[in-house]
Amino acid sequence: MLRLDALTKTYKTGDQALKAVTLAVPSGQVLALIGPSGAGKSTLIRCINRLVEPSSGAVMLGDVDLTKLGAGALRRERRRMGMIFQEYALVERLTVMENVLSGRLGYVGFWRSLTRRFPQSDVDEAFRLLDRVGLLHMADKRADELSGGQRQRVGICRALIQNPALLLVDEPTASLDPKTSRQIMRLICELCAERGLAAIINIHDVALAQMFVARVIGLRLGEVVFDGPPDGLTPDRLTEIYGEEDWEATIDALDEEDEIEAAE
Ligand SMILES: Nc1ncnc2c1ncn2[C@@H]1O[C@H](COP(=O)(O)OP(=O)(O)OP(=O)(O)O)[C@@H](O)[C@H]1O
Repeated sequence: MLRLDALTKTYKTGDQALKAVTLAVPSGQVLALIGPSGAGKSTLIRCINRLVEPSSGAVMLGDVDLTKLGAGALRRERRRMGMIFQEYALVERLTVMENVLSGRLGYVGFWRSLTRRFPQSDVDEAFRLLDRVGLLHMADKRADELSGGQRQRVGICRALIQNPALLLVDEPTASLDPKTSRQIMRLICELCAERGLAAIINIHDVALAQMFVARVIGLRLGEVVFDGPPDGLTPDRLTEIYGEEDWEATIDALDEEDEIEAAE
């Protein structure tokens, strides 16, 4: 459903963040994007929906090359891609419900969005989603009254109410404690499975990625250096992606995480 062909991004500063990345993501597949700081993970996610303009290459969403679209057509195609951010990107003074409904702004007309009058079907769907993520009782709370984990659940609902085919997820757990991080990753992966949604999750925590996804892409200096199942991430492969480090500790941590998982 998504195919990147020789996707390249060179910033004005001369930094080559992506070097001809070629990648296919089938419908419904959830993959984790790992790699050291500066590897190009955020750039890759943002080039897909053109929050960052690719320098060359193609981004095929189905049959449409997103890199070729003008502003109007791009806006329409972006509805098919929900984005979940590290810092949640909620409007603090709005309620949980209003934040979720803001995910529909790409669909409702300009005047309607200005007065925030959403169709009843959107409101019903927002309630359903909030119920699914365990936040129904918080619908009228202001976003700034929520914990980090609750905010991210609102961010997830806002992305899903767009009814996307693909989720682009940028460091969803970076600001969360380990237990909440696991809960959020589990929730994202469960929702993708329930809805047949594909997702690319940029995540710096290798153990967390390994726990929840079937495919991991390792980026290093803008190139894909690993593409395979999580159990293929041996210490040697991790060294290839991240450089020298004692990976046994991370792999042991994964075993411990499994035990915590079982206990939770
Ligand atoms: N706006 C920008 N202007 C210039 N260079 C940039 C810009 N954004 C990123 N870069 C450079 O592009 C490269 C890739 O950065 P990117 O943020 O995509 O990496 P990352 O893997 O997401 O890193 P992190 O895990 O630290 O967020 C880095 O060398 C970075 O310095």
